[in-house]
Amino acid sequence: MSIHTHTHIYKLASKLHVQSGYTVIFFKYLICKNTIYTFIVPFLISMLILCQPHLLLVSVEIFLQALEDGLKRADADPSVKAVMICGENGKFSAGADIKGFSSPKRRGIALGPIVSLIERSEKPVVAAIEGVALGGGLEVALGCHYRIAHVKARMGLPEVTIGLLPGAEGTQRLPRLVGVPAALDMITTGKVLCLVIPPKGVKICSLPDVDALFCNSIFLPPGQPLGPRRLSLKPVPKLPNMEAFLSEALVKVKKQAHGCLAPELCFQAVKAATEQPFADGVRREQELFNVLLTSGQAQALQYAFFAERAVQKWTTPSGASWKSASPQPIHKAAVIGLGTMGRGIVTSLVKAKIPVVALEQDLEYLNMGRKAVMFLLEREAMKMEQGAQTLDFHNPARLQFTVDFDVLRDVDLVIEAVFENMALKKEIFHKLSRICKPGAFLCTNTSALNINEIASATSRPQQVIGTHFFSPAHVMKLLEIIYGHHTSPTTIATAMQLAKVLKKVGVVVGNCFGFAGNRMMFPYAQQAVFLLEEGSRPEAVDQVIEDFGFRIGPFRMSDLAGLDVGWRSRKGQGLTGPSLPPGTPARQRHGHRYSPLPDLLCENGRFGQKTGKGWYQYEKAGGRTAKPDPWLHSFLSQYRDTHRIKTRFIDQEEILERCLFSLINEGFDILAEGIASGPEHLDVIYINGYGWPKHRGGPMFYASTVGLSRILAKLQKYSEAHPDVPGLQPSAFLKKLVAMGNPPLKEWMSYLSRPNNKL
Ligand SMILES: CCCCCCCCCCCCC[C@H](O)CC(=O)SCCNC(=O)CCNC(=O)[C@H](O)C(C)(C)COP(=O)(O)OP(=O)(O)OC[C@H]1O[C@@H](n2cnc3c(N)ncnc32)[C@H](O)[C@@H]1OP(=O)(O)O
Ligand SMILES: NC(=O)c1ccc[n+]([C@@H]2O[C@H](COP(=O)([O-])OP(=O)(O)OC[C@H]3O[C@@H](n4cnc5c(N)ncnc54)[C@H](O)[C@@H]3O)[C@@H](O)[C@H]2O)c1
Repeated sequence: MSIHTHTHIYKLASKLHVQSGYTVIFFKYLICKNTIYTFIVPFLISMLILCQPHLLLVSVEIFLQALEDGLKRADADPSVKAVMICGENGKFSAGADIKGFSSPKRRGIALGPIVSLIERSEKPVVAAIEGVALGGGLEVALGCHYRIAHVKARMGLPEVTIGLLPGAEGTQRLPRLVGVPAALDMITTGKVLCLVIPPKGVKICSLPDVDALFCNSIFLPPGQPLGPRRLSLKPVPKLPNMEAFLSEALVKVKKQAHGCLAPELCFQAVKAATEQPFADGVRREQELFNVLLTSGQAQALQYAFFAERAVQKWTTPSGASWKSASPQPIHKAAVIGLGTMGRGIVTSLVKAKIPVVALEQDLEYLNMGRKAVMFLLEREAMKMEQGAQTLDFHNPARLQFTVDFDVLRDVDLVIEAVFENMALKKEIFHKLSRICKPGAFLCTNTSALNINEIASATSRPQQVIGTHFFSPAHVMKLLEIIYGHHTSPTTIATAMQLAKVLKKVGVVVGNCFGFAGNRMMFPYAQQAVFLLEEGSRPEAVDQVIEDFGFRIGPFRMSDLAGLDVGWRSRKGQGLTGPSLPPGTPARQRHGHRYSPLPDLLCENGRFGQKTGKGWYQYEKAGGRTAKPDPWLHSFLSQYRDTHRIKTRFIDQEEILERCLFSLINEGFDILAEGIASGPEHLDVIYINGYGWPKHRGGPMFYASTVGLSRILAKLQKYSEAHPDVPGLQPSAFLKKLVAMGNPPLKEWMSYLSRPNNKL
């Protein structure tokens, strides 16, 4: 007997590979990590093959119908003893096709009844899981009477991450299988369980092929009733303190949701399983599913899912793209400067198992840097121990500390993370260009400086690129990749590949002051400070932004990052400090409004958390709990008096609009200049690097949901009130899109006559 192509569930599926190394398990035990049984008792079965080889092109309706028909045929055919459902191409199923999920056409298509049909089958149905079983795919498996999984299978209900809940009865079956705590954890977080190393007790079958596994297995002992295998008939396992457990869990879920609806509704659905019979629980699941489907957050999160994948397919205005450029392998890297950023970057590289040379300017800095890196790596190693992975960072072949540039001769790639100072960066790049082997790539972690000017200090500008990490560099997912005038496609491809290896999201952008992310951040931060001048307080502004869903408001963020960082940069730009021409008006630079408030705080030694005082006060230097500071409030009053600024009450709407619409406005300029190749790029940058709430889809997606005409009208209103603030003057591109009748976001770029790259 041979196994042919079986039911295909979503396009990632195909023939289950016939190979040894299968683990026979009950899914229940897989999750609980308890005993796992293998059953090897001779018993012959014949199988019905649910054949649907080309489902890639088959609509959901046809697929569901095929599954239903197949099951009915199996039940009716006396020669069929059992049914097996498996996937194609080594994948069981990635669940429902998310594309166009929320469209009215797709509503009403139900997977739940099919799962029930599977469960009701009079013949045993086995899910053979290989690769991924996610979302609807896992729900199908939950409807089966038995589940077996390959040792490397990954399983989860990630619907929450796309703004939904498992809508095919999964919220009712999973708690019955694995208990409420494990089900809640999986369903409210969307975490995917991996079995990289089989848990204790797992026996790996060394059977020659999967046919034999089924033929010999005792899944299907003759005459054994299927009733006990039907999850819908099982009670949800009781907890001694269910009510207390659920209230505590709800508090946790809400705290982590930051305004995202899906986790809480997932919770409600699982709670229903603990309170109601199966059928009522399923009805509740459907109600909650529909609320989410039409909430707008689901669309935003699904947009973000595809945006993250779309940016991997990078292009530049000159025609270079991911299609034609191949990355070079990076066998060894170097990091120069082990300050805030360098130490995180080294940690990231070591975690990715890339050997690193870490270089500092002198032994004192080197020792400080080494300690900091070791501290981070020890912590990471502790976290990773659960996955039984080890970081071999005490091995000098893996991580070497030095002050000697000559050690960099054989590295394939260097990441410079020294002070934000052009002269210093040029000096370093000149040296690197002389010392490093000809093929080596030279990357800079500058947050804003001109990549072309840095590249000009080398004899290989085609291999120079910006790799802008975000703090803390071993944690934050974004890597902004900035190509210069001469950067080659191979260099871009190599930086993108590096992002992937480091498990980061790489986004390719053009070169301008602040690139895409920081450039959009400047007007936002500026508005936040102007609002203080006009009568608001840091805690009021932060509250509005955090209620919107940001993890942290602009003032708390500024205290965390250190006010001195921006102060140094403004001094460098001649906006404050000794190089400011005498007679410059306190609140004006180059004819535009300027607020010296952040500079004044720095002059008072208030650098934020590191000094225990900034926009807030902290329990001590290095403290983390921000408290409103009466000193700052009276300082603001004095400041307003000195500058004769009339104070007024500023409502939440104005705070939100001035901060966010100015940021979005800059985004439109960035698109018009060809610095980013699409709005998705800016959204991915903001979600992964700046804490923009994902359930709002990123700033440009958010703009499209607010409506471009509204954004334009509000910017016009605010710029009339503040004509000296360029960040509030509506972008010409925004105006054009409004004039063209508000086209959908995916069409925006087609309204730019031609890519206008500033490089
Ligand atoms: C048995 C299923 C029956 C389907 C019937 C549907 C009836 C509808 C009834 C609704 C009832 C609710 C059912 C259920 O509760 C709802 C769901 O199932 S929602 C979907 C849940 N699944 C996910 O969220 C999985 C998302 N995908 C991933 O996590 C990853 O893509 C992956 C599967 C782990 C693979 O990761 P990688 O190997 O890194 O590859 P990529 O991520 O780059 O993906 C490759 C390629 O595939 C596209 N893609 C992946 N998953 C989906 C998807 N679910 N829908 C649409 N497209 C998907 C991805 O965009 C990439 O595309 P490319 O960029 O190459 O164009
Ligand atoms: N701090 C952030 O949040 C952040 C975020 C993104 C990008 N950046 C950028 O990263 C770079 C580094 O910033 P940081 O915050 O880590 O700075 P930092 O001041 O914390 O560290 C800089 C390090 O560079 C070292 N250094 C200086 N000259 C050197 C030389 N000649 N050779 C070797 N090492 C030298 C210093 O000793 C110091 O340890 C800057 O360009 C900054 O703009 C910073």
